[in-house]
Amino acid sequence: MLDEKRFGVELNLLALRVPREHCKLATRILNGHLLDRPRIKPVTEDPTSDKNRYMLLSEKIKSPELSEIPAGKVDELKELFEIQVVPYSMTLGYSYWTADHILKQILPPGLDVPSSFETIVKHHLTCHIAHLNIPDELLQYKDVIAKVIYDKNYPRIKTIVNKVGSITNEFRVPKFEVLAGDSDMVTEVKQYGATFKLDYSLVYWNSRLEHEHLRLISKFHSGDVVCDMFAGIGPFAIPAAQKGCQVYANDLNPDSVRYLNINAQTNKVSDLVRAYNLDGRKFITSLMEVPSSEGCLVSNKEHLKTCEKEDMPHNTQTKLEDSCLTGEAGAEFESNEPSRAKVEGNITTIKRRSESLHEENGNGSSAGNCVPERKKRNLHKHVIGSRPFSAKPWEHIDHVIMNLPASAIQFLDSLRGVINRKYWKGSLPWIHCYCFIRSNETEDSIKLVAEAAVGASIRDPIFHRVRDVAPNKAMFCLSFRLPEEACIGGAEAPNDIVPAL
Ligand SMILES: C[S@@+](CC[C@H](N)C(=O)[O-])C[C@H]1O[C@@H](n2cnc3c(N)ncnc32)[C@H](O)[C@@H]1O
Repeated sequence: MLDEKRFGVELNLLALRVPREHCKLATRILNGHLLDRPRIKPVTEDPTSDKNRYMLLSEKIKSPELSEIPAGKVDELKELFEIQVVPYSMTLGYSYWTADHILKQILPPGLDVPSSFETIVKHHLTCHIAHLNIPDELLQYKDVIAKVIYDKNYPRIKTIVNKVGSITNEFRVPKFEVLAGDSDMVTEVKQYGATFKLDYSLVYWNSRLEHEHLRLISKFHSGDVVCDMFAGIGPFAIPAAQKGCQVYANDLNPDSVRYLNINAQTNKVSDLVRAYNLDGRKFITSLMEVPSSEGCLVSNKEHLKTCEKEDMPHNTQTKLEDSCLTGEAGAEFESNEPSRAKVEGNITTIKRRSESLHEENGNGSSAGNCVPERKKRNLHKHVIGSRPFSAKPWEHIDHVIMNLPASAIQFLDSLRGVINRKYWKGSLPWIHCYCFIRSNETEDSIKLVAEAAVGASIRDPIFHRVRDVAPNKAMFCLSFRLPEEACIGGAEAPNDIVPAL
C-alpha cells in the first residue's frame, strides 16, 4: 500500500497582501523574489478580502521586514500601497509531486526509476495504455510503480501494463499483465493519417515501426499490386491501399485479420485490400496459382473455408476467389515510367512503375529482370469512388512484403517456382524481407541464407537498417528483385488445381 501522506511537504511562507489593481506592477517589481515552484502560481486569493490578493514570497524570504529584498524595491512597493506581510502555509502533497520524484523516494537508492514508457492511444484519442518494461530488479515494486504512474497520468492514461517474458508465440503477441487501471486492451493508434484499431493483448503491434512502414510505402506507386505475407493489422497494407495500391494482405493470426478488415473499413480502403488468414507459405502459393480459366478455381474454395472462421464476421472476410471475379484485361503501359493517373470522367488509368525502388536506391542495374525495361504490359483499371480490385496476382505483383524478422528469410523458399513465366507480365516482384542481423552475422552471410532459400543468386541486394533491437542485434529490411532463376519450375496452368494447403 502506498501511504500518500508521507510525501507531504509543509511550506511556511510569507505573503504580501496587495490591492488587486497593483498586482501586475508588484509582480514586476518582485521579480526574482516570489515563490518559484513548478505548477504553483505565486499570486493567489486573499481569504479575508476579495479586494486584495496574496503574493507568495520566495522560500528564502524569512523576515517580515522583507530585509532579503533590496530596499529600493520595497520603497517602490510602499509608494503603491501600504505593505502588509502575512504568514502563509501550504502543503505540497502526493498530488503535487511528479511520478519521478515519488518513485525516487520509494525505490531503494541505486535503482533506476522507470521514467519512460510507450503509450498507445485508446478509444478515440481520449486515453492511452502505458506499456512498461519493468526490469527484474524492480519487479517487486511493480504495483507501486504502476499506481504512481497511473495516478500521475490519469485520465490521459487509463491502463498500465507490463510486458511479461519474451515473445515466443508465433503471432508475435507479447504477454502483458495489467498492473493498474481497466483491463480493456482495445486501442486505437494513428499512423500517417491512418487509424488502426487493435486489441493489444491479441495481436502484434509495434509503434516503433512507424517510420519503417512509411519508408517502404514511399517506394510504392498507385496501381502497384502489393502482397503482404505477414500483414498483422495492416500498417503496411492500409497506407499502401490509401496510396492506390491493390493489396493482398495475409496473417496467420485470425484476430489480426479481423482487425485488418476493420481497419480497411475504417480507413475506407476495403475495396483495395484483400485479407486472408493463412500460413504465409500457403498464402503465396495459392495466390500465385494460375487459374485453369478466367473463372474461379476449385482450389480457392478451400481458402474460402480457411477465411470463414467462426470468430470473424462474414462481412469483413475476403474470399480468395473474389480476385478471380474482378480480374480485368487492361490497356498497356510503359513499365519504367513513374505512376501517372489520367482521369477520364470517373475512370483513372494508372501507369505503373515497378522499376521505381531500384532507381530510387540509385541502383540502375536490372537485377534478375530479363524483361525489356520498356516492354508494354497490362494495366489495371482503377475507378474512382468504387475502385474495382482488378489484380491478377499470377500475372503481376510489384511488391512482396515479408515482415516476420525472426523467420521471414526461411519463407523465401515459398517464392521458388511460384511465378509461372508463361502468364507473368512485366518485371519480377520486389521482395522486402525483414530479418535480424546479429553481431556474428553480416549482410553477406544473410544474403547467402536468402539465396539458399530462394534457390538463386540475388543481385544488387539493398539492406536497410530498421532499428537496433538489442546491443548485438539489429532489424534490417533486405530488398531485392526476385531473380529470374527463382522462377524456374513454375508449373503450367493445370486444369484441376489441387490446393497447396
Ligand atoms: C512482426 S509481425 C508484423 C506485422 C505487420 N506487418 C507490422 O509491420 O507491424 C508478424 C506477423 O506475422 C504473423 N505470422 C506469424 N507467423 C505467420 C505465418 N506462418 N504465416 C502468416 N503470418 C504469420 C503474426 O501473426 C504477426 O502478425
